[in-house]
Amino acid sequence: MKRVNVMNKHTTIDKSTGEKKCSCFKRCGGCQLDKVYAQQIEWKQAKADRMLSRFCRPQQIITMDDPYNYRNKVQTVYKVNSSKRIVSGVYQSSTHSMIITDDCFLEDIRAQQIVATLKELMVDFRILPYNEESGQGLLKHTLIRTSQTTGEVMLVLVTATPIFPAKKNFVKAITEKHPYITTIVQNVNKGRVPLTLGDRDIIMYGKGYITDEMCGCKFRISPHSFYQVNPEQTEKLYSKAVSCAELKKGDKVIDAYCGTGTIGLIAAKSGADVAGVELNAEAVKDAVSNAKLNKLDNIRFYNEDAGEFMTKLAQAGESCDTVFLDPPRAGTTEEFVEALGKLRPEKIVYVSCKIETLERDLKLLAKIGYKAQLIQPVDMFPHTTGIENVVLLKRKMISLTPNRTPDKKGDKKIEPKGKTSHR
Ligand SMILES: C[S@@+](CC[C@H](N)C(=O)[O-])C[C@H]1O[C@@H](n2cnc3c(N)ncnc32)[C@H](O)[C@@H]1O
Repeated sequence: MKRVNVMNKHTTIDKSTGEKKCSCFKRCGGCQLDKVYAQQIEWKQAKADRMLSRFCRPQQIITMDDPYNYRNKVQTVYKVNSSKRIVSGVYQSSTHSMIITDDCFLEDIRAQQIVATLKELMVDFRILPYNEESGQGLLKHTLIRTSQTTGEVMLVLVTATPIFPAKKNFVKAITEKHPYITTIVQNVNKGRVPLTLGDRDIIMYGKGYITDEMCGCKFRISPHSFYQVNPEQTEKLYSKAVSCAELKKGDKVIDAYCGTGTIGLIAAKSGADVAGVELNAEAVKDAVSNAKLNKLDNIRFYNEDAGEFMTKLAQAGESCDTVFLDPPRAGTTEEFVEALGKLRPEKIVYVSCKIETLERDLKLLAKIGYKAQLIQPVDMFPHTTGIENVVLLKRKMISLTPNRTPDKKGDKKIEPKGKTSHR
């Protein structure tokens, strides 16, 4: 292996528009929109309007001021090239084929600086990138997570075996060069699937996690936790989600698909009584620590399937005022919606990262009597086709006897007809 660090630059500035252009576009698959940012926004707004207007007219999409280098989670793969130099890059979408690049314009700059140093240190410490075909080599990939608010940075070295040569000296060398690295974790992944993490973490330096601050709360992020990748836009998204619910002290709230508890913790700050439910046990551990970190004792977490959890609540005759749900791209399930129909919360706030599944689920929610009152698209992933949406839905009031006094708060009132929403 040669020690020369050759930088593979692919980002240029388009002279006619002044915006960044990447020569890896199409080959890489990380970006899908090769247009100037204003045109990307037009394209996304038109898609949101086309797909969601029948439920409620979407608001103007919330854009980013500087739509570059926003990714706080950077995964990098390495190999030895034909000139015996270590090169780094990303896997082409859905393949094991590597695109060599050092300056992806979506990634955090500090992460790119660390990767450049890592390639030099791999030569000095004789660490070979793992070769999938031969099964030889140590380093499978690196995962770097950064916080813009606290400045903390975590480096995760994903290795094929637990042995790491000259560990202490390696840590010393990389932290001297990048003092902003606050923790280093070795993750041992013996499996063959690339870009996944194994079960075993060995803390080499620091606490083994980083802390980020958002919407006035602190969040602990471990190597395995889900955390939104665009912090600037996440702050806008979650602020909108929680503020549109207009929570009151003592409201009973469910945060379904809660991850590390982000939305639920922001909701708990308003005094609501929150239950978070999440399938990933590691994320639940982080959520519990996050509640302690924020000194909130009006929130608890359940490590369960969200649909099963809701069904059990409905069967036990429980009730709640507001349900937040932020499911994965596949959207929610019929079981979840059926349980919602029985729990009958007054408000539902749906945070969606895939507009196609959101459209499908809004139809299901309409069938059980929920009408969208507000749809707020947010551009969480500039240069990709993804559109995040916050949707506030309210239960339609059912009138059995027109002049009857409502039995309980907000129940059985006449719903005004012919209402339209405006942007
Ligand atoms: C889009 S993320 C939202 C996470 C959270 N709101 C946050 O920002 O950290 C979706 C979450 O749903 C979880 N999940 C996936 N399937 C689930 C299920 N069936 N029941 C509960 N949680 C699930 C995932 O582990 C992931 O944490």
